[in-house]
Amino acid sequence: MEVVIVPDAAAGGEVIAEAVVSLVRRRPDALFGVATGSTPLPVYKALAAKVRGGVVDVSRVRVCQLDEYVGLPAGHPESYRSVVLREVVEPLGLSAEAFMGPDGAAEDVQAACEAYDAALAAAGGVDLQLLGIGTDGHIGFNEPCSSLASRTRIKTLTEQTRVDNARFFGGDIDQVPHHVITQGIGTILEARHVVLLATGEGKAEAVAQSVEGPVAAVVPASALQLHPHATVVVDEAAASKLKLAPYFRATYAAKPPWQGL
Ligand SMILES: N[C@@H]1[C@@H](O)[C@H](O)[C@@H](COP(=O)(O)O)O[C@@H]1O
Repeated sequence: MEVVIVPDAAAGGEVIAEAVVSLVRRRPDALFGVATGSTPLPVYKALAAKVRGGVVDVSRVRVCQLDEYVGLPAGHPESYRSVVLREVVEPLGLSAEAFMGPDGAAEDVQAACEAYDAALAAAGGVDLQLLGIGTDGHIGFNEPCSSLASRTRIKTLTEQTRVDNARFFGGDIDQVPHHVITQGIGTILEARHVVLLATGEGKAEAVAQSVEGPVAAVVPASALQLHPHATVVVDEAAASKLKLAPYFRATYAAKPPWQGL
């Protein structure tokens, strides 16, 4: 696992956008797994600026969703489908056909989950999966004690996650669904490169436990320790509880630029 400590969220966005650019240059039709929440927004902003500036051609890139609320009406502005279309697909100038996600409004949720795992595999697998992290260490919507081998499935949100996400629903926790579909931890670990971005002091404890604690289902992001190519990008605040921060800084400073993330 590589830990990259950057000065702030914008720098994190830039570093990861560079990694996406380098991926797309190698593989123009890359499947880019995107996350929601506020943390990844600087990545999408930096990437969209590069696309507008002609730095990279993303016209063949495909985008896939990490997770979704269950039961929000189609087109709800806070469904993750709407968010990804608004924050990623449109700014990058991609068509809706380039985008895939689980169907949170399906009658048969279990069948929708299985269909999504099958669709990801049929698409050749995810090349780079971007992740945020919940204050309780969740990735996607894999709450604590999710199986480290889990596949895409329905989950129940913890009270803490519903409180954290209420800000997207006008601060009204009653509007936050209880149920979600999320790529499983096993599904996420199948991506060829997993990049987790965490910013702000509120994520420092979850980051420290995920990076330096034991691999444990109670801290879902600790599963990234099992991945052969996992990168954790943190700003100074989110890095503040990492005991090995000096080592991570020295390693990154000594890294040859051609190596990328
Ligand atoms: N399902 C999403 C996660 O993918 C995201 O990482 C988390 C943190 O969000 P934020 O980045 O806004 O703190 O929120 C939600 O729970």
